[in-house]
Amino acid sequence: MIIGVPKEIKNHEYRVGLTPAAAKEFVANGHSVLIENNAGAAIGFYNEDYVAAGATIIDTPEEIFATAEMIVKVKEPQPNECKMLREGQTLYTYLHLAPDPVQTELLVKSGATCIAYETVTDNHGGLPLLAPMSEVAGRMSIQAGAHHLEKAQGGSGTLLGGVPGVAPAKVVVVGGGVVGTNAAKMAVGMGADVTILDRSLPRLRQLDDIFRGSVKTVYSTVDAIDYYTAKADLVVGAVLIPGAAAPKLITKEHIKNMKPGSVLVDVAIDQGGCFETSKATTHQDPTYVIDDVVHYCVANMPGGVARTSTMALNNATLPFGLALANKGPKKAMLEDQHLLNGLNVHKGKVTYKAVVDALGESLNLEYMDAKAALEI
Ligand SMILES: NC(=O)C1=CN([C@@H]2O[C@H](COP(=O)(O)OP(=O)(O)OC[C@H]3O[C@@H](n4cnc5c(N)ncnc54)[C@H](O)[C@@H]3O)[C@@H](O)[C@H]2O)C=CC1
Ligand SMILES: CC(=O)C(=O)O
Ligand SMILES: [Mg+2]
Repeated sequence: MIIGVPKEIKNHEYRVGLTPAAAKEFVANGHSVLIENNAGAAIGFYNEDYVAAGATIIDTPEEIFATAEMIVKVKEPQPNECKMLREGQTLYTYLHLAPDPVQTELLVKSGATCIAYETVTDNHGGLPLLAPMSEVAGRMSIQAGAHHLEKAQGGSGTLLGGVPGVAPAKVVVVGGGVVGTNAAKMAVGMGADVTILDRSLPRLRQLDDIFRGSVKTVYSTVDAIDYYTAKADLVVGAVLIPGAAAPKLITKEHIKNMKPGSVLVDVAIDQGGCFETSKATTHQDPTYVIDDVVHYCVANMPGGVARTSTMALNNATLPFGLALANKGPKKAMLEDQHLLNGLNVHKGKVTYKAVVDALGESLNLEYMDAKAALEI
């Protein structure tokens, strides 16, 4: 199979779909790998590293999209990339379609087979291709939050860990999954006073065991959100309903009741965000202020530590990517329900129910079961 890796074009996005090591695995399995000129150069993966791995350097994204049978990316395709996709071609990347009608419509129009990293599943009820980036974003959320609590960044001037004689900052993490756990680890490490809210009692039990008393766990209700957000210095939004638009758990009223100079980091922004006041921001201009509350809503946080993130992402995407290339997409998905769960769009049909639930009416989409769609 011919695998194509275009350079990422989102704002300050320096990750790349394949590392040289991953490219070498595809080549070792008998595939051709095309890498766009300098696709990984910003993070120390140079053209010569890819050439040494057996890949070919290609000058333009147009040539890559025209030639490759499978496009491997990191972020969702931008409109000009969507327009280069075609039927019979596979796209393997993050998509986050539920909050993105423009992209959904363009992918449906393209006819391409579009597999979303974030909806591939595993045997333990997890999302193995989302998890590495959730680990990164969760850890970064506390760095970002601590930074924006500084006075010069618009924050209240509060040090996360406090000092002897001064109480630490209160960090509230809404959603105790992968992002939430990694955020809590960093916040605890910095000495903050950490509370995790989740609506899954089994998950709260696990967190209680992991943190052994160093965080408080609270069952997530409207009342709990009212109480904890009003007291917080930093709130991290980390909820997820897989593939669906994030629930708006923190409302405009909550924001009004928060302390001036407190900070919100909405990691769930890639699924539309879990604060009512959230709108996606970029690494270049990451924050804005509403009612004296600093909002950080960067939709590609791991792009900020692109070298670590690219390696972590490739560790997870490589086995499924090789299966797609070695068996062909249809056979690979039919033989692996977890990979099939990643299929969101195929030959103009939307095959992921939560996307149709979010956008079906406005875009006039019909849901088709993934297995049935693969037969058309
Ligand atoms: N902005 C960025 O750069 C990145 C964003 N993300 C996003 O972060 C979000 C979280 O991802 P993960 O931690 O991997 O998901 P996860 O599935 O591991 O955890 C989500 C948690 O939210 C909880 N939850 C669901 N509804 C809730 C509610 N109403 N109240 C309280 N808790 C609730 C679930 O029980 C679960 O424990 C996702 O939207 C993901 O796409 C992930 C990586 C990077
Ligand atoms: C998961 C995601 O949106 C990211 O890594 O950018
Ligand atoms: Mg206020």
